[in-house]
Amino acid sequence: MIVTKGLRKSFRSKRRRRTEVVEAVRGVDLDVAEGEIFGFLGPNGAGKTTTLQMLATLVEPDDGEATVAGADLRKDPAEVRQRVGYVAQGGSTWDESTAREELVLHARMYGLSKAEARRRAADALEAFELTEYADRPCKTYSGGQRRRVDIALGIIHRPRLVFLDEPTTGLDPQSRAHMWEEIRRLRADGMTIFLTTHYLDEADALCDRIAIIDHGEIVAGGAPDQMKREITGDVLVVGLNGATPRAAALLDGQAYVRKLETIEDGLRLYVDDGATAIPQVMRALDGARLDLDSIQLHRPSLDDVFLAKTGRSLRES
Ligand SMILES: Nc1ncnc2c1ncn2[C@@H]1O[C@H](COP(=O)(O)OP(=O)(O)OP(=O)(O)O)[C@@H](O)[C@H]1O
Repeated sequence: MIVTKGLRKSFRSKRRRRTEVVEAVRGVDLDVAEGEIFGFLGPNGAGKTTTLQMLATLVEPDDGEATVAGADLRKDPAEVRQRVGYVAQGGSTWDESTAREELVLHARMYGLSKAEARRRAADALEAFELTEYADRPCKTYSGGQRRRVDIALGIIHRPRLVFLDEPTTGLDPQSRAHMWEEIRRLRADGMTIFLTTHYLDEADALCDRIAIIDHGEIVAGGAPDQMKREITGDVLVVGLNGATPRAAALLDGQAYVRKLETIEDGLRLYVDDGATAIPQVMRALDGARLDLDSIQLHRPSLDDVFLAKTGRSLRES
């Protein structure tokens, strides 16, 4: 559904009379299959929105190629635009008009007759469980209702592919869960969904496959479970009472520690087998009279994948 090769975009911005060049996207290769929920995960400023906007024809790439929904992005952006839906980060709902009015207007913009536009709007309101509020001004909606209107607007022309830029940012847990259900329903209806997120749990729970982007480059990609399995072994999080540097020096040399990271109040150790490493860690610390506060065994998470690929935690970046 989406294939890109070497997609690039730089921005020039003026700062204190000097022109700075920001390489927002530095050669992105993607392959998104039809019917999947594909997640684009990365920290703030990683290049997610810029990539999305290029694929949705809103920003012109400097270099690279892409086929989006069967059309050539560089040669035929107008055709791509017809075939895709795009829902921006902040959303677009107007305060005074109602959801029904907005939906009818959008459908009319895509060339539908008045009667057909009304039918589509009613269907969309029903599908997104918005009928109850449909004739109230958008300014009276909750955050979750607004986001659902935004998505209903973005797909009113029934595209095969929709881009959602951070669809759940700012929503409370209940509205997020509701939005996940809506996104799954769209996929069940045959749509391909490409979304950006910086929530690890969202990428993990919702997406069939993900790509992790950092500083404009893809650093890892695949199915979340498979990516976590690639980080073989276990993760031990060791809480230390102020003895972190000494414990780090001690444990770094141990054969069973594959990798070691310093975290707040302790260490994160990558080991082959947590069950056998725990007593060894305890013995080593005890022998050096270092105070152990806590020790926890974790299965690798997507954050560990990010950490292994970039040396930083996505939670902290
Ligand atoms: N129009 C622009 N002019 C100058 N720099 C820009 C412009 N748009 C984006 N950038 C820069 O490009 C980089 C990538 O930005 P982008 O918005 O794509 O990141 P993002 O991953 O979507 O971040 P976020 O999660 O915060 O939305 C950032 O350093 C950003 O400041």
